[in-house]
Amino acid sequence: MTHLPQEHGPLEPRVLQAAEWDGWYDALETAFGSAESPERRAMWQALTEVDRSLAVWDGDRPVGAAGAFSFRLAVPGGAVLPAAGVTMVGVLPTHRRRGVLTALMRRQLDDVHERGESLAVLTASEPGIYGRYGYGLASWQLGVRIDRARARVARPAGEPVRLRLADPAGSAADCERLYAAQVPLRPGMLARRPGWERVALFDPPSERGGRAPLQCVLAEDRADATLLGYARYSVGISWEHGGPGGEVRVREVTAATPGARAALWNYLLELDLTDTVVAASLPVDDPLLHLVSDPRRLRSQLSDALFVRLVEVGDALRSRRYAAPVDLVLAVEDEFCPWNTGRWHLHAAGPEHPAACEPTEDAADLALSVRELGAAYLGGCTLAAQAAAGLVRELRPGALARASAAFGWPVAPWLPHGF
Ligand SMILES: CC(=O)SCCNC(=O)CCNC(=O)[C@H](O)C(C)(C)COP(=O)(O)OP(=O)(O)OC[C@H]1O[C@@H](n2cnc3c(N)ncnc32)[C@H](O)[C@@H]1OP(=O)(O)O
Repeated sequence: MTHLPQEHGPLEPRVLQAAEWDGWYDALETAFGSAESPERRAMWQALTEVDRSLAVWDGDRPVGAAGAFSFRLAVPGGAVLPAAGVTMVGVLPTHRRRGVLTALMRRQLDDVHERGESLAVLTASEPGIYGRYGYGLASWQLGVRIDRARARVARPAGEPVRLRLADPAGSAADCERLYAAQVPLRPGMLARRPGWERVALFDPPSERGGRAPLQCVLAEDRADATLLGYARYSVGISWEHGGPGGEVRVREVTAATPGARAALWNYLLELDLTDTVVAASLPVDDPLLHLVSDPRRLRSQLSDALFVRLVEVGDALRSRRYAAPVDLVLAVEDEFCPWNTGRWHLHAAGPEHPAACEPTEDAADLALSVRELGAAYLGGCTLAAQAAAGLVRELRPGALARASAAFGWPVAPWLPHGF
């Protein structure tokens, strides 16, 4: 067991009690140097899975925190797997660099393993923190800040859809059904747990900063009114410089057809009195890159998104599909979860077929740590690129190219919302 210095006592994370939530969350706010609105705090309290929330105590004071959500995550091939969504991690500034986080991660990954979840995922406040615990950076995202005057999206030919403004809450059930149908199609997407639609709709007046309320525009089939897509966004207009200067903030664009997608982006880029359209997170292969007249005017910025940790390597590798036939032995090193260390024989006949993955004593073709495997798992970060960075070693000529092609996927992974 790790220990705090003498005056602090032993470092034993324990599961939170519901009545302790306020003090626990206060500690998190102090750790993050932030103070949330009462509405946001209430939302996170309602969504907290108390039985998966851990705290380290110094006397009666929580000094370290870590939580998890019971998510389901889409992986290459369309399976949507149980995954622990690691969240609400923080240690009070007075108690840092003494191993509190490491003790929390130890307990949490043991709990995740015991529950039988083969994956844990997170987004990092600082990407340097989690590699030591076996998390690899598996997906990226594009933020865009579109100069509306210079970038256009044409209306879809034949006008296959009709746009209709709808009450965001009133239309939520239909929109969530459409979202759910999209989840298996893109690795990295999270099935929305019951209650999580409130994150998508969260819009308290206290957090609007003078902007108009959240809007929802539906794209419906012109013939039979089937819902084909929707966009949630808000507008803020400023008259400060002698004329209108508005910003459209896009929260979500979900579309089941190319026509719906084009119609929604055309709408968002044509809103009067605005000059900038901002979207904080799009997939790196978002069709918008091809729809827009001048992609340079997207002023896109790449940033890290989802980190993936394979908690049970064999189960995780069996549970996804592979883009090309693969028959390889991987020598995996996992210091933090040693049950994964060893050689694994991965075998799959291509994307149409389930994979097999079992421990083996055969000679290895590739050597890598669980972190690189996590980075490659969703198909968005190639093993070849990681080998070029010196992180993956090819032990049999040709194995790297074959493995890299098999672990890739035609659709880039993307995390649709934070947690
Ligand atoms: C999923 C999420 O919720 S992400 C949010 C993470 N939380 C925050 O960023 C809030 C502000 N920061 C904090 O609360 C703390 O500094 C934490 C949680 C990041 C680290 O907690 P600590 O208890 O200080 O970490 P701990 O002492 O266990 O350190 C373990 C290792 O991580 C390293 N480390 C700790 N913080 C960082 C960091 N921000 N960047 C890089 N390395 C770090 C330590 O140096 C140590 O390295 P070592 O094993 O080589 O000695």
